[in-house]
Amino acid sequence: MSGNNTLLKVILLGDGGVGKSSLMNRYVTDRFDSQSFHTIGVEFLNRDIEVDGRRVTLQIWDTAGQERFKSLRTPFYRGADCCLLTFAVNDLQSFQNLGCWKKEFLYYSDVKNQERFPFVVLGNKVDVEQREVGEDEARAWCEENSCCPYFETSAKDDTNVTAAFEAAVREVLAAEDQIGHTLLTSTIDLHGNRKAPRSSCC
Ligand SMILES: Nc1nc2c(ncn2[C@@H]2O[C@H](COP(=O)(O)OP(=O)(O)OP(=O)(O)O)[C@@H](O)[C@H]2O)c(=O)[nH]1
Repeated sequence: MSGNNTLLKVILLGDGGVGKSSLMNRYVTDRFDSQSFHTIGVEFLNRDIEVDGRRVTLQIWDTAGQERFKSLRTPFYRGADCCLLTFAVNDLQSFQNLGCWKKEFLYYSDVKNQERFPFVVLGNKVDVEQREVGEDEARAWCEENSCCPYFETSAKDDTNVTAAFEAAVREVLAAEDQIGHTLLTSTIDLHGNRKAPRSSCC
């Protein structure tokens, strides 16, 4: 697939070690590395997909979750079309930090319509036996914080990984259909033309 694909930028945020790099690598390369190293700054990978008849190049940005890399990751929030807030179901602290990640994203991004911006929440590592966060608790947080849909994923077992990224695409396309590019996204085509002007809100 190439040519007239719509380019969508999605960004993975969440505490260090929750599995952001592993989710991206599982989705794009179908591999899992049990010895994955911490990300320094940001990395991105592209994958061309077709969702509901729309051809999309999904550009997935994986950020460093460790606090010491904050200044390296935040410049890359601008232009994101969707934010995937990620925690690990065996790490309560990573779940409790979701609100901070949402705030950090909205502060450093150039999102115009903060009420309607699409967030997807991923509770990763559902393959582990010892959970610290229940599914109902996670779903309740998502409802209260307007961050839906919620997916329980495992990068290790490839559970719900494709479903989660495709849901992110659907959320962006649905939001754009409802309120239009100019109010929400930075969507550009692959010939390099930005379809909507953006301005900073921070
Ligand atoms: N059991 C299990 N382990 C996982 C899963 N996803 C990632 N891991 C492991 O968790 C550790 C951290 O994974 P990463 O993908 O590097 O985490 P990250 O969120 O990118 O971390 P930072 O780069 O520090 O922000 C690695 O040892 C992975 O192998 C999963 O779904 N299940």
